[in-house]
Amino acid sequence: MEREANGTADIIDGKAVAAGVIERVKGARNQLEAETGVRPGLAVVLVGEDPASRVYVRNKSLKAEECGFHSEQHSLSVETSETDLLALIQRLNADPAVHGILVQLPLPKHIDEKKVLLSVSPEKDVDGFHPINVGRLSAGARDEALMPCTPAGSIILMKHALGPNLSGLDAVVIGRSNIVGKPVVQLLLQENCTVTVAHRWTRDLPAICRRADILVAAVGQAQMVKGDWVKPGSCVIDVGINRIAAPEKGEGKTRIVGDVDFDGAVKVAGAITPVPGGVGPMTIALLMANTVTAAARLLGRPELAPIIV
Ligand SMILES: Nc1nc2c(c(=O)[nH]1)N[C@@H](CN(C=O)c1ccc(C(=O)N[C@@H](CCC(=O)O)C(=O)O)cc1)CN2
Repeated sequence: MEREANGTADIIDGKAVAAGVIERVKGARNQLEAETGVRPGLAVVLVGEDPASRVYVRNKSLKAEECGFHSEQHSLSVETSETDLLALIQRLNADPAVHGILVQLPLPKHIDEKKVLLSVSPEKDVDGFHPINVGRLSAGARDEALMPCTPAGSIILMKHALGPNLSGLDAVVIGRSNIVGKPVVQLLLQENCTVTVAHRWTRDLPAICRRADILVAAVGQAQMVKGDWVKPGSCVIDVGINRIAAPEKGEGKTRIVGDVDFDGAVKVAGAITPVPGGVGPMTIALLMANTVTAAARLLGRPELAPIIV
């Protein structure tokens, strides 16, 4: 790592990088339609009324429309049975107008999440959560895998800050979830980083974090990573989205913060993602990229699919 700490990190603008990804997606979509006559199609499935999930799903559908995709939103009641949800997914798997299927998480407790994720056709699994895509990613089969959106978006932001070659850098990932931590580890390994995975049982976490040229916080605990855990000049990617009380905005008001104490870390890091406006916008942009990739592959034109990570 050659960067030096100079007292204020570069703030990585996730919205701007995501906008660049969307422009590339639109270009690929135009080419795909010109050559095959088919528009990519995305089906987003929401079960229940979780307010945050409703916002995410709406934003995904709006972005799909902006990209010129065929866009379907299936909003099901919280009482929907697992059988009915699986039947809908089977219909979407068989629908030639749908190239990408996404089931918004979390699902209500009475539905078996693993069973549902397993039922999505791996070729339409634009979340990259199906075990077949997890296996393809682990095996480095990038041409066949659909990569999970938040991890892929995080790697793009790192390269934006550090340049395209991450080889040899020490990366520490805090968190080992199937959705973020583990796939980020796989992607960092493919970038030739030396990767340490930290979790709730890890001893002396601050000391381990201080070794990191790239520090990824994906642990779901508001502002847990303090400024003195950060190696001077390093790149900090904050995947956390935590809602906390914000009495300064008025009684009962809340605001969103990441897993990193931004005000402390920004003084030490070389580059850092903010929350909001960092990794979050990349999640939706990469979903659009996966949809056009899935469509191109299903239409037998994989060369038109941009693998952008
Ligand atoms: N099927 C999936 N479910 C969930 C995923 C996922 O990738 N696939 N990830 C999260 C939620 N999520 C997308 O679904 C998501 C979260 C946050 C953002 C985002 O842009 N956040 C903004 C802040 C938003 C706010 O103010 O509330 C930001 O960070 O700037 C996009 C998508 C769980 N479920």
